[in-house]
Amino acid sequence: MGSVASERTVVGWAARDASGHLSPYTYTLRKTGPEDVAVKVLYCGICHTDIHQAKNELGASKYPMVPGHEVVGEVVEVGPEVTKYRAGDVVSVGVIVGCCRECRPCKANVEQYCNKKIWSYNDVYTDGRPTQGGFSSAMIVDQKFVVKVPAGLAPEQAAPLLCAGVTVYSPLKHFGLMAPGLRGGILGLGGVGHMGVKVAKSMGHHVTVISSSGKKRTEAMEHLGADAYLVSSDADQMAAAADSLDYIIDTIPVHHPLETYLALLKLDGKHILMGVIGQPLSFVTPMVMLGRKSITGSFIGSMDETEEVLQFCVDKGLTSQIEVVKMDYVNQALERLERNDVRYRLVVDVAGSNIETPPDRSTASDLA
Ligand SMILES: NC(=O)C1=CN([C@@H]2O[C@H](COP(=O)(O)OP(=O)(O)OC[C@H]3O[C@@H](n4cnc5c(N)ncnc54)[C@H](OP(=O)(O)O)[C@@H]3O)[C@@H](O)[C@H]2O)C=CC1
Ligand SMILES: O=C/C=C/c1ccc(O)c(O)c1
Ligand SMILES: [Zn+2]
Ligand SMILES: [Zn+2]
Repeated sequence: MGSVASERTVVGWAARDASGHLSPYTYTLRKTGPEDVAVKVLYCGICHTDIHQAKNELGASKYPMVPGHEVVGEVVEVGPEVTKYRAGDVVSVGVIVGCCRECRPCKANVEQYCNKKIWSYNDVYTDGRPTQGGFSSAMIVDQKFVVKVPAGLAPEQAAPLLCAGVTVYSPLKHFGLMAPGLRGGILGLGGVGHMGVKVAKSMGHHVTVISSSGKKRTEAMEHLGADAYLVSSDADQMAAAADSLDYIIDTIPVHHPLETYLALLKLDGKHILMGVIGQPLSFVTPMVMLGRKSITGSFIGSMDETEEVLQFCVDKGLTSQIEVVKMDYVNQALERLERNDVRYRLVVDVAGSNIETPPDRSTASDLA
């Protein structure tokens, strides 16, 4: 790593096209600005959004693209106006790295809803450079978008909280769904869903997992602590659970009918959409009118909520269920995530993967 005065050459793993295949990519980072924090990446979680983006499923992907937005790293340098961080601190970075600071969402400290927010990758920074994410040896990030990892939280454990964790914490807080005794449904037991079970259980909720198969039943009930488990294709199970839930956190990443699930909600129940789905979802209006139900959505969480969820996990002794892999496994990892073969979050050990060391070309299979 260089000094404040110099640009840094780093290595990331980038997608080059909509195949989504990642391979080593060398690029430069901006100089550490007055309010910037230079972070050596230690770990980065793999979110389903990384697949949506790398494979251009949202239709706006730019290449080369270094994905990764559940980033935990070590501060190696700070700009002269940075007061909250210093070299050696373990910090984290999530989905956004910039906002306008002037609009209503920014003034209300919900900067994730700023129309001028800057995504941590597949976006353009204020200096005109492409932003690149956490599957990289280092990132330079404005201090506003850096959160300290509290003592008591292992860095690899913190990674899934930067997206999956705060994504479930934020709507539960915003919609007044933190009270003990509530009955919640977690639809889709993946990275976001398993954090949903854990966070909701820590709030004292009765939690029902609604899954596409029975394969995760034992783990959900015995290890994650869910209270009930429904297989969504089992009409009898679903009918028996009608009118029983205060909310559903819907994490399914593909098109799906809503009516099956709306029937599970009680009066005033909320169906909270999380999945990024490019096709219109449909439902008939009586499904929401008869029961005054709401269909809503939520996008990650604010910087304040990110700080809160990290501390919440320390206070509650809450851990994520992760599988740590090296960077040369990232393509297999993405394939496994796509075919629903992950229990429940893959985290790349970036610092332990020596990605700045050129691999032996005679044996490396991932050099495109
Ligand atoms: N709104 C936001 O701010 C955020 C949105 N996201 C989005 O949320 C979604 C989930 O992300 P993540 O948890 O990382 O993804 P995962 O792939 O880890 O989990 C998704 C889960 O949905 C279920 N599922 C997958 N495919 C299907 C299918 N074809 N039909 C029905 N169910 C399916 C599976 O659960 P099961 O086996 O139980 O059926 C799977 O484990 C993605 O679209 C992602 O982009 C992610 C983070 C933040
Ligand atoms: O994983 C985090 C990002 C989620 C996301 C939500 C909505 C949207 O349009 C995206 O492009 C990403
Ligand atoms: Zn994510
Ligand atoms: Zn703004």
